[in-house]
Amino acid sequence: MANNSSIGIEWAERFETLLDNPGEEPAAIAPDAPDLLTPQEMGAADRLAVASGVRSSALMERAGEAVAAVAESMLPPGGRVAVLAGPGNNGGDGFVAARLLTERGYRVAVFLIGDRDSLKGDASLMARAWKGPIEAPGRDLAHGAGLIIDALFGAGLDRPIEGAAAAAIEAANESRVPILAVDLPSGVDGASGAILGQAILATETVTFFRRKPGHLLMPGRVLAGRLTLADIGHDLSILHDIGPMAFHNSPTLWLDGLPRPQLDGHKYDRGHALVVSGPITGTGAARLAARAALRIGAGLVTVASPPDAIVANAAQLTAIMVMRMYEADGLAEILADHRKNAVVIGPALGVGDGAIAMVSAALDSDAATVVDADGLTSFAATPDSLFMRIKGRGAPVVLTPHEGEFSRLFPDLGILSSKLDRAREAAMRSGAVVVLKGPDTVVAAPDGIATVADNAPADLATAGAGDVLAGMIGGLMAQQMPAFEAATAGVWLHGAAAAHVGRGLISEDLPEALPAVLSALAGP
Ligand SMILES: NC(=O)C1=CN([C@@H]2O[C@H](COP(=O)(O)OP(=O)(O)OC[C@H]3O[C@@H](n4cnc5c(N)ncnc54)[C@H](O)[C@@H]3O)[C@@H](O)[C@H]2O)[C@@H](O)CC1
Ligand SMILES: [K+]
Repeated sequence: MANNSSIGIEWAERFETLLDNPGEEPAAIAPDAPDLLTPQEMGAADRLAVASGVRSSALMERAGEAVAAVAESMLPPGGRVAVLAGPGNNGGDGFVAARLLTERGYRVAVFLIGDRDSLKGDASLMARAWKGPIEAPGRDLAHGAGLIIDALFGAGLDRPIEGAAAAAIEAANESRVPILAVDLPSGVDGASGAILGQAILATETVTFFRRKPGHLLMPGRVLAGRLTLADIGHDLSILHDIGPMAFHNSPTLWLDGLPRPQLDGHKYDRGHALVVSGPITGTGAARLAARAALRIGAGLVTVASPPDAIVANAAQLTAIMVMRMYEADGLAEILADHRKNAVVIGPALGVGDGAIAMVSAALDSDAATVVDADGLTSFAATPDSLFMRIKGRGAPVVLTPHEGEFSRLFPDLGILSSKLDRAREAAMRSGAVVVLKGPDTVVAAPDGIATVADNAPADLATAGAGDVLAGMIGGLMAQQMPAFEAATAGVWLHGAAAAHVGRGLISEDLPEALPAVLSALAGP
C-alpha cells in the first residue's frame, strides 16, 4: 500500500552498514540517535546486553557513574547531595551514584523508600556496597542539600505513585533544590510521558543507551528537563534485534529523501499541488497552505476557488495560480488532470455536506491527499465513510488533526494515555498517515512506525499555523516524497521555521522562513 513508510527499513539498513563498518561507529552515542525504546524494549536491550556477556552489575555501575558525572557538573565538590532511592534497579543506580559521589568528596545522604533487606539482585548488591547510613525520607529530606538525585522509579513504574513515595516526591519538588532524575523523572511513564499519580519535576535527567518516548511526549518532556544520553555498554547490534518502531523526529531520519531541485530539472518535475479554498469568508487559510507548498518546493501550486471567492484569491496571489471550482463536481474535474498530483483540502473549508462531498471528490482522485481541519470535522458523524474511502484508494493520504479534531474522528481513543498509541491506532484504523499535532506532534503510519517531534516552539500555537503545515506536507508529496516521510519532514521543518522566526511569529512568516531553514539543511 502506498502509505507504507520506509523509515524503519532505511534505519535498519543503516544499522547493517554501521555493523559492517565498526571503525566508522562513533565511540560515544550520537546525541541525535533517533530511535526511542519503550521501557519494555529497554528491558529487552538490558537482557540482550547481559546475554552477550556484559554483567548486569557492570551496566548498573556505569549507569551510576553517568549519574555521578552529571551530578558533578551540577554541584561543586563538597556539596550536599540527597539521594532518593526506590525499591528496584533505579534505586540501585542511586546507590552507585551515592558511593561514587562520596568518594569524590561530596556529602551524601541516602533516603530509601522501603526496606534495605527487600532489595533484590544488583540493587541489593549496590546497597551493600554503600557504607553510609540509610534513612527514611521525611518532609525535610532536602534540607541543606544542593542537589537531589531522584532514583525512586524508572522503567519499572507500573502503577500510580502514592503513600511515602508520593510524599517524598512532593517534598523534593517543593524544596526548589535542583533535581537530577535517573533514567526518568519518577512518576513519569517512560512509554507515554504521562504522570502516574505524582511526578518529579527534574532539572536534568540522565537516561541510558537510548531515549524513551516519555522523554519527548508531554508532560514527560517538561518534567525531564535537560536530557543526557549515556552509553553504558550496550552494543548497537541490540537495536537490530529489537527493531524500534518509534523515532525522534530529526533530519537524520528523512534528509536523504528530502526533494532537492535538480540543475537539469524542470518545474513540471517538481509536481503540482492543488489547495482547495473555502468560501469568500474563509480564503486566507488556503493561501497560507498554497504559499507553504510553493516555498517547500512544489513546482506549481494552484488554489481551487469557489466562484464567489475568486476575486479575493486572485487579488492576493502572484506565483500561485487560481482556478474556478464549482463545488465537488468542479473539484473532481480539476483533479481529473493527473498532473495535479497532490491536493490539500480542509483549511477553512466549512463543515457540512458540501465539505464531505469535496473531500470525497479529492479522495476519489489519484492525487496524494492531505485532509485537515474542517475536512476532518465534517466526518465527525461518519468517520468510517472517510476511512473506507482512504483504504479504497491507491494514493497516500495524510490526516492532520489537532487533539480536538482527533477526538471527533476517534472518540473512543481518548482512553489511551499515550499519544503515540492514539496516533498509531488512528493510522491503522483509517489507513492514513496521521499527524497528531501539539507541542509533541506524533506522526504515525498504519504499519505502526511513528515519530515524535520536540522542536516546535511555543510561538507556533498561532492562528493559521496548521494550514501552513498542511500545505508543506502537500508540497512535499507533490514532489513525490512518500507520505510518512513527507509528514515527518513537514512537521520538523514547520517547527524549525517557527524557531527561525522567533518571538512575534505569525503564520505568514512560516513559509518565508523556509528558504533559510532549507538552505541550512542543504549545507554549504
Ligand atoms: N535492568 C538493567 O540491567 C539495568 C537497569 N537500570 C535501571 O533500572 C531501572 C529499572 O529497574 P526496575 O525494572 O527494577 O524498575 P524500577 O527501579 O523503576 O522500579 C521497580 C520497582 O518498583 C515497584 N513499583 C513500580 N511502580 C510503583 C509504584 N507506583 N509505587 C510503588 N512501587 C512501585 C515495582 O514493583 C518494583 O519493585 C531503570 O530505570 C534504570 O534506572 C540500570 O541500572 C541499567 C541496567
Ligand atoms: K527516577
